[in-house]
Formats: sequence, C-alpha cells, structure tokens
Amino acid sequence: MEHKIDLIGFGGVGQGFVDIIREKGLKLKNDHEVEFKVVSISDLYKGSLHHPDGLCLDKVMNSICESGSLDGYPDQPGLIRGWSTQETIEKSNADSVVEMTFTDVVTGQPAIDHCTWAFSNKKNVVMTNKGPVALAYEKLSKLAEANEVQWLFEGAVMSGSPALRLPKETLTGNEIHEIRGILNGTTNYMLMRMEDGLSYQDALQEAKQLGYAEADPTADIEGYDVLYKVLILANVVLGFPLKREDVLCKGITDVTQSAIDDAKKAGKRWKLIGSLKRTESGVKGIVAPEMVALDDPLAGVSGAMNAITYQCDLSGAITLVGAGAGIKETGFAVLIDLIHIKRGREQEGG
Ligand SMILES: NC(=O)C1=CN([C@@H]2O[C@H](COP(=O)(O)OP(=O)(O)OC[C@H]3O[C@@H](n4cnc5c(N)ncnc54)[C@H](OP(=O)(O)O)[C@@H]3O)[C@@H](O)[C@H]2O)C=CC1
Ligand SMILES: N[C@@H](CC=O)C(=O)O
Repeated sequence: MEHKIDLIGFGGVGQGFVDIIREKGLKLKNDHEVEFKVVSISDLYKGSLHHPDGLCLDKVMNSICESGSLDGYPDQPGLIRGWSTQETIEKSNADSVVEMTFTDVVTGQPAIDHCTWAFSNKKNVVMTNKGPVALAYEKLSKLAEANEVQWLFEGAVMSGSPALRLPKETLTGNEIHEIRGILNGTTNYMLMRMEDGLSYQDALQEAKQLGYAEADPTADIEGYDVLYKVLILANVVLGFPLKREDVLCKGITDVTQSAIDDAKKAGKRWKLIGSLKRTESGVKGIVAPEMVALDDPLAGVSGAMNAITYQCDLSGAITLVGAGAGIKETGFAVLIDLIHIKRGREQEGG
C-alpha cells in the first residue's frame, strides 16, 4: 500500500524522518506492507517542492547538504516549486500531512491553520508540534472527526517514547489520577551538564547543537515547553480541558550554579518537573524545578532522557523512561503515527 505524505517544516525532525525512510524504506515495505512516498516538502526558508509521483529523497538530502535549501533539487517533468504551505496542503495529492514547524508558545500558529487546512481537505495530520494540541485540542479533534481523518501527535510529548499511546491504549480501563515527570530534554540535559561544571550558556549551546532545544530555547528554559506538554496530557490523557492560564509555570532560569552546588551538598539534584493531579474541582497542573533526593527514581534520569509516572487506580504507578528529545527519536514518533494511520485504514477496509 502506498501512503503519500506532505512534509511541512523541514528542520531537524523533518530531515531526521526522511533519513529513517531512506534507511528503512525497504524493511517497512516488507514488514508493514506500506511504502511512504513524500510528494511535497514545504519549508519557510528552504523552499518547497511537489511531485505527485514522489520526490527522490536522496536528491532532497543532497540539495540540503550542498546548499542548505531545496533549490538544488534537479528539475524534472511534473515538478512544482514554490508552492506556499497553504497551497501544498490544499493542492497536493497527499493522504497525510506531517507538521513539523516550530512550536509557537503563545498562539499555536501557523500550525493550527495547517491542521485546519489539512482536515478540511480530508487529509490526516501527524505532528510533533505541540501548539495545536495544547491550545486547540477540542476544536481540531472535532474538525478531524467531522472530516473522517486522523490526527496523531505522539512526538509532541517525550518525542519517540510512547507517552500518549501508553496511557491511551495500554493502560485503558484505569482511572489515572496523577501524572508527574521530567518532560523536557533540553533543561534536563542542561542541569546534568551544569552539575558537570559547565556554565548555563555553554550547557544551552550544547543542547542546541544536539537538536534538543526549540527554535527559540526560551520555551525550554522558561518552562513553556513543559507547560504545553502538561496541557496536552490533561486534555488527551485525563480528558480535562486545562488552559494555559490555569497552570503555574516556572522554568530553570533561577537554578544557578550555586543552587546546583547547594543541592549536591544536601544529597539532592534539581529537576524540572511537570505534574497534574485530579482534585475535587478539576485538574491542577504545575511546572516548576524541584530538588529531588538522589534515591528518587527521577534523580537517575539524566541528559535528554525523560520520565513520566501515571498513577492508575487498577495497575498502580506505571513509569515510562525514554528519550524526551532528539532528531532520530522524534522522527520515529512520526513514523509510528503514520504506521498507525495505515493500520486504521486497513481496519476500515481502506
Ligand atoms: N527536536 C526535538 O527533539 C523535538 C521537536 N519537537 C517539535 O517538532 C517541531 C520541529 O522541531 P525541529 O525540527 O527540532 O525544529 P527546527 O527549528 O529544526 O525545524 C522547524 C522547521 O520549520 C520551518 N518552519 C517554520 N515556520 C514554517 C512555516 N510557516 N511553514 C513552513 N515551514 C516552517 C523552519 O524553517 P526555517 O528554519 O527555514 O525558518 C524549520 O526548518 C517543533 O514544533 C518542536 O517543538 C517535538 C519533540 C522533540
Ligand atoms: N525542546 C524539547 C523538544 C521536545 O519536545 C525538549 O527539549 O524536550
């Protein structure tokens, strides 16, 4: 079965996903009987390409490596250059749109528009962008449902670790009354490197180079990225429409070198924690740094690794530890969502 896709946003994650398809395309075809064909790529500065029969991904990556843009992709009959993102989503022959543009922590745009255009044109959306899920979950879910398409976003929380599919599918039947975890790879990596003696700025620089940080890393260090993940977990896992303004949010900007040294002396370690708790009046969410004791399981989760614990009424506490950020890991999240869409189509007899 062929599954045609548009890639919207072609930065680290987009290119990581393309590399996975280049490496594993044949195996995916053999194991899952699916061939993912990238028919369009649209990026703000790198340009855009569309070919209804599919783009050659080796040539795409050669062009990116040589010029940093898609301009070096060779001409061929049927190739269209220069479509805007809207034209790409509305005019291409793709089955699914993969949205990997930057996460806007105030408006969720332009990614909310990207979803709206895709659903209105009967296209599934897979996304790693957190904005639309955190800010417009109810509205966009309804639009996807009305158009009988799927909206999947496993990569939005803990990149390639199944932080959403685990509670939604494997733990289903439980009542989850509390969720707590380390939900940002950049800050967890920075806190580890600052314990090693690196300055705040050098630690941030490393996290950027490793592809963990947001395009504007203020979102990581001020806690907004965790705030978004907390909103997603509240809406999607707890089914509660928590809003941004309901969550107390504090990042790691006050965690200075001397605060790190004080924690060390006390046999503790700083971690940026996101948590949600059901209360009589709804769901309470908090994002803040905490000093955890070294024997707390969260203390051992280091670097870009993240961890999340779901407190369940039947199965007790279940903790998932895995990558919280990373190019290949987030590319995998896109792949697994696309495989799920393909499985869903099979079940419907499509
Ligand atoms: N990196 C990670 O570990 C993870 C990332 N995510 C999320 O995935 C998304 C992508 O992350 P990542 O690849 O690292 O980020 P990058 O900043 O590397 O890539 C984002 C790309 O989107 C492009 N872009 C921005 N606005 C538009 C637009 N309006 N239309 C088309 N393209 C646009 C940018 O273009 P240009 O640079 O040319 O301006 C850039 O190439 C983000 O939302 C991020 O929050 C989620 C989980 C983990
Ligand atoms: N910037 C984020 C990327 C994944 O969501 C992080 O560091 O966790």
